[in-house]
Amino acid sequence: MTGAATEERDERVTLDLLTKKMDDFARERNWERFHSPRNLLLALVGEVGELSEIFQWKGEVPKGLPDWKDEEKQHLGEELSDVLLYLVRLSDICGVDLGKAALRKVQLNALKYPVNVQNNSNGDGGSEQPSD
Ligand SMILES: Nc1ccn([C@H]2C[C@H](O)[C@@H](COP(=O)(O)OP(=O)(O)OP(=O)(O)O)O2)c(=O)n1
Repeated sequence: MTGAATEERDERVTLDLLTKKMDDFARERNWERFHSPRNLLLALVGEVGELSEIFQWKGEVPKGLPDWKDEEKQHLGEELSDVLLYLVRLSDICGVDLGKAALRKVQLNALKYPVNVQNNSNGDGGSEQPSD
């Protein structure tokens, strides 16, 4: 393993780190002009499509994906990462602090769906969630 690879493994992954990596990636290639809000949104949606293709036609799959091959899980990790990276980049380019916004949204969600009232329903007035 190279020194750089060892450093990467030991680095704590944060949204700030990913934001910086994406900024470096674009700047080093002079691709900043392509990373406009609209382009990034379309790229993000495209990657969500690629992520969906992995699950397409499989029917429901058990949590943890116990029957999936290592290559399939690795591919899943790549597509999940593409979605995350474009989301992080889109937020940065739009001047939104995604970490702060997400924490605030979690708090808003908790206020909207109080624990006792919503215990057994999916929160949209629909039917009960199936138990695991
Ligand atoms: N203009 C670009 C092009 C790529 N990327 C980065 C962000 C994504 O993580 C990844 C996307 O690369 P590809 O468009 O090559 O998509 P895939 O990796 O999914 O390849 P493919 O579509 O061939 O499966 O590269 C980027 O930041 N800006």
